[in-house]
Parts: sequence; C-alpha cells; structure tokens
Amino acid sequence: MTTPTLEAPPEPIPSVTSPRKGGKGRMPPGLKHSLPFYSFKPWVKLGSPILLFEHLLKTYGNIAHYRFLGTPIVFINDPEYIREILVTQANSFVKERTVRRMKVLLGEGLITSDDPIHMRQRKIAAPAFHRQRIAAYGDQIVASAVHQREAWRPNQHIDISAASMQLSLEIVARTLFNTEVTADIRSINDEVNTIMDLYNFIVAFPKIESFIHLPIPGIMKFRRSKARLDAVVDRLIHEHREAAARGEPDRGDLLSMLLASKYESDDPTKQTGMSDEQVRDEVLTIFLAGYETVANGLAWTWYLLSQNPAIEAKLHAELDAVLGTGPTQRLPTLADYPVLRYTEQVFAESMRLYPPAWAMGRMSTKPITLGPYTIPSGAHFFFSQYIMGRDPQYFPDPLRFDPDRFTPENKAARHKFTYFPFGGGSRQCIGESFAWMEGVFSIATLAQRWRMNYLGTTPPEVQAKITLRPRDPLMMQLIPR
Ligand code: HEM
Repeated sequence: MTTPTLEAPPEPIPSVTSPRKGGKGRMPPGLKHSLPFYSFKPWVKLGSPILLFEHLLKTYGNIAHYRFLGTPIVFINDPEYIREILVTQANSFVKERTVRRMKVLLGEGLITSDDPIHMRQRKIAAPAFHRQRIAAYGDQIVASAVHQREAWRPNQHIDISAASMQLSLEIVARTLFNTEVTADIRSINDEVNTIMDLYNFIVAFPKIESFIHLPIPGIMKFRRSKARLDAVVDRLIHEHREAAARGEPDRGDLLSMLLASKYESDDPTKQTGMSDEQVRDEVLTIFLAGYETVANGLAWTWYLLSQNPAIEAKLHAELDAVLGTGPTQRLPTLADYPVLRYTEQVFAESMRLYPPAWAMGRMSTKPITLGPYTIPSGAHFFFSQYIMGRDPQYFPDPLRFDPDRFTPENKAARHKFTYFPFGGGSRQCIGESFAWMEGVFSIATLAQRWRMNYLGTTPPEVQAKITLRPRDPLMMQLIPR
C-alpha cells in the first residue's frame, strides 16, 4: 500500500538519465512542465493525487508522465503494463519512496524491506499465512462478529466505519495475539493511530532516518509513540516466547507461528528463525496492513448494500439457503466458506468501487521499457485500483454495484490486472486469503441478523489516506431481519 503525496517531493535521484526524444525509447506523453507549474489547476490539490491521476488518464490515456523536482513520475492505467511492473520486470523495481520512508516505523518488515531480506522474511512468514492455517481462524472471525451483532439494538444509529474498525481490531487481537481486546491491544491501536496521523508529515521528510533524533515537535511525538508501541509489542513477544519455553502448546495464533517458523535452507547454518526485532517489525506490519484495510472494505460494503436492495435481497437469499432461517438458523462454519459464493462476490465488487489499498507505487532501478516507451532508472511509477476499478474501458457502467461481475466466467473474461486489490507478483498481499475469509464471514454473520439504512443525505465522500476511508462517519440505522 502506498500514498503518493503531492506535498512530498521525491529526493532527486542522481542516476536519472534523460530518455531519448522521439521514436523507440521516448517518454510516455504527459505534462510539459514540472508539476508545481500547474499549482493553480483544479486537478493539483495537496493530498489529493486521485484528481491528478484522473486528469492524466483523461488527457493522455493509459500511460502518462509528469515531473516533480526533476524526477519522472509515470501514471499507468494499462493492465499489461501493470503486469510488467509487478511480475515480468519486478526485479527492476523497488518500493517507492513513501513506503521506503515507513522503515522508521516498520523497520525491515515485509512491506518495507527489499530483497534479499524480503525474500527470507517472506519464506519464514509464509507458513503462518498458509490457506490451511488461515482456516483455523474462521471460528474466531465468526465469534468476533457474533460479539458485535449481539451488542447491536433495533433502530440503533451507529457509525459503521467505527464499528467495522472495532470488529477488525477484535479479530486482529484474537488471531494475531490470541487475546481479547486488552489494554495492550488498545494501546497498540492508539499509538498506531497517532503515528498514522503523522504519516504525511513523516513521508514528506527526505532522509527521515537522519532527522529522527532531532528535537522537531512532530518527530518527537513520533519517537515517543514508537517507543511505547515497541514496549507493548516486545512484552507480547516476550510472553509468547516464555510460554513456548515452558512447553505450553502452540497457541495457534499468528505470533506463535512467526516465532516458531524457521528459514528453510540447504545450508543448515542458515536455518534460523527471526530475531525479536524482526518479529516486532512483522507484527507491526501485519497489524498495520491487516486491520484498517479489512475494516474499510467492510464499511463500504455495508454502504453499498444499503443502496442496492435487490442485491441485498440476493445476499440474504444465499445466507438463508446455506445457513437456515428461524430456529434452525446456524452460524457459518468452515464448510460453508466455499459455498458462500455470492457473499464473496459482494465483497469483491465492493473492493472494485472502494479498494482499501487504492494506489500502489514502485521506483525503477534500471531503465524500463514499456511498449514503445523507455523510462529512466530512478523514475516513480503509480497505478490505482480506485481509478482502474471505475474505468468504463474495463468495467462497463462502472458505478453500478453488480456482484455478478465476479462470477467465475466474468472474471475469466477480464485481464487479471484490471482488478488487483491485493497487488500482484512476489509482493502480493500475504494476508489475502485471510482477508477474504474475514470479509465473507463478517458479512455473513452480521447480515444474517441485521440490515442497515444509510442515514446520510448525500453519498459519502472518500478520503484517500493510507487506505481509502469514508471522509465522515458513515451513519446507519440498524434494522433487525
Ligand atoms: C482487504 C484487505 C487487504 C487489502 C486490500 C490489502 C492490500 C494489500 C496490497 C495491495 C499489498 C501490496 C502492496 C505492494 O505491493 O506495494 C499488500 C501487502 C501486504 N499485506 Fe495486505 N491487504 C489486506 C489485508 C491484509 C491482511 C489481513 C494482512 C495480514 C493479516 C495483510 C498483510 C500484508 C503484508 C504483510 C503485506 C506485504 C507483503 C510483501 O511485500 O511480502 N494484508 N496488501
């Protein structure tokens, strides 16, 4: 996930080479002058790169470029070029600078690290996210959703965005740490929120690592928050390690799995696990990557269902057919997961219109050829799940909410990289199976009992922060089914 901020100028990269003009090797079309020249235009607005990307797409087509302080930035809306970057030519790219600067928070965790560290960490972490392993979390997801639905009252007004965050936090607590939402979990949540509020400030700092010890107010606040965060996570790691040393059985949570996993190598001296520091980086990474994303995906789903009664009725029909009604109604179990196809299609279609990770970026480490274009080393590349998901080139009548776009036949008829809510290639979301299960079971368990009426008078506005959130509270009236 990434946030291409307009206010955050990329550091000049000395190795940027001028592309040849005209013929093969030319730059994609784009803005003639550097971005600040256009500051007065309505499509250049601090903190709103979606406006700029939409303008580039409309004006220049599926590949366009602009420059910012000498760095070329390419916006891509062509699925084949996206495949080139994420898969085919992936070795010629690293994460772009806003993600790299997040190392001050996430260290060398899976999101921020580069190869060879990333490859090793991914191998160690993979068993904890294996499909069969994730299956064990199904019951905990359902139990958390039951906890929420039992607390709801008929006609109650709730902010479904906040309620989805609460549900997702409980699921993270149970599945990552095997605990309820304790004071420790709340303080992790609070500190992460404090740090995320400082996110734009932090990523705007070129070479933030060099400034991290200076007495600058925002940085001091970050440092204090990070120190408290580390202390809580270190304590949880320590407790888990102690329990394992006492011979207590594997608690089955993700943290226990990460602590137990070893790097498989032909060389026995390299078959080691992670240090406590590496585990801490991964725990924070998983917390950050896996909590707000799913919560936002769910919140938008409830909004879309509230606006589309026929689709809501079809979802209810599936839930009633699979899980029963009245006194014979039961909770979803693992065996139901592959049967709840329409529920999954609803979640998929919701993430087309409101993708929690709304844009991604990379930086080239070599000159890159894409079709007729050659783009120099050190250029930045962005593509947006949000823009592509709403583009009639790929999704006819794009604003219509239609989960049938995700039947197996309709999916097979589209290019894979027209829909990439979880990214792709070797950096594809490691929590994808987890997220699908969390989405499907949460929707099923809550929609078995409740419908929602949207109380807003205008459609909610999106806020493209690190994830795509509703800008204001998403108020709903709860109606029992
Ligand atoms: C709807 C929910 C989610 C969405 C939309 C989402 C999206 C993404 C995307 C787009 C990436 C790739 C970023 C890039 O390549 O630049 C990613 C990576 C990642 N995600 Fe997720 N994610 C979700 C849920 C989760 C969950 C539940 C977890 C963990 C429990 C998780 C853990 C991670 C990690 C660790 C990475 C880095 C993987 C690597 O580089 O090896 N995510 N996610």
